[in-house]
Amino acid sequence: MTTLTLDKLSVGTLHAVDLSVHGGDIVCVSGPSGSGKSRLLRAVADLDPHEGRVLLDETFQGTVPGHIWRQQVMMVPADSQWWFEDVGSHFGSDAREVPGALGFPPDVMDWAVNRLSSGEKQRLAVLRALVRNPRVLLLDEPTANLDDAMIRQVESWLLEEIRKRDLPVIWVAHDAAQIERVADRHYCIRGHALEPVHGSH
Ligand SMILES: Nc1ncnc2c1ncn2[C@@H]1O[C@H](COP(=O)(O)OP(=O)(O)OP(=O)(O)O)[C@@H](O)[C@H]1O
Repeated sequence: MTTLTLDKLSVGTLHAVDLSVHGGDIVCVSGPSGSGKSRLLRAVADLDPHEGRVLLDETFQGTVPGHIWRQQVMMVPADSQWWFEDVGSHFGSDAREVPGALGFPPDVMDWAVNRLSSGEKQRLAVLRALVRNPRVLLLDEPTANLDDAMIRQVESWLLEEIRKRDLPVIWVAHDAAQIERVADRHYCIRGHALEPVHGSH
């Protein structure tokens, strides 16, 4: 089982975050806009300068080249990036099967990226991250652009994948009801600290 460990991690105004996330565990992080949720994920993915240590089992982030680290510690940002013209080119040839829960017709891999709505992009970005078989998943508001029915559908699919793959997950979320549904533990950014939310563990 993989464990992600944050040891006195400081980034931006957030100070000395200690956190361990075991395989299959979902830690939700909430907090006011601008409090540093995305920056925290970016630091864990080695995309933002920070102090303190991040470990994947016994391996320190600092000992692994950034791009190799990010293949294992996969972040799905709120605003996903797409660089080829068609959807399918972003997926390997053996990973073109799209789960029904994501609500796409079978020809979605042939679609042009520039026709995708923000919600479609977001669902495909999560799928793209998972088919790369990461060891950790960092999700930045993965259902923010979806309607209620689709939120529930994507959530159940994600929960199943996370449990099946035994992935440690940090999931940035705003919606209290969603946090209640998906989180094993819930932390909130208050000022400079990441604090456990009472009753969540
Ligand atoms: N590279 C950077 N250098 C300096 N400040 C930054 C940098 N990146 C982000 N910030 C600032 O850090 C603060 C936290 O940004 P962040 O994107 O983490 O917020 P957030 O909690 O995810 O907010 P939201 O819920 O609005 O997405 C913001 O004030 C932002 O302007």
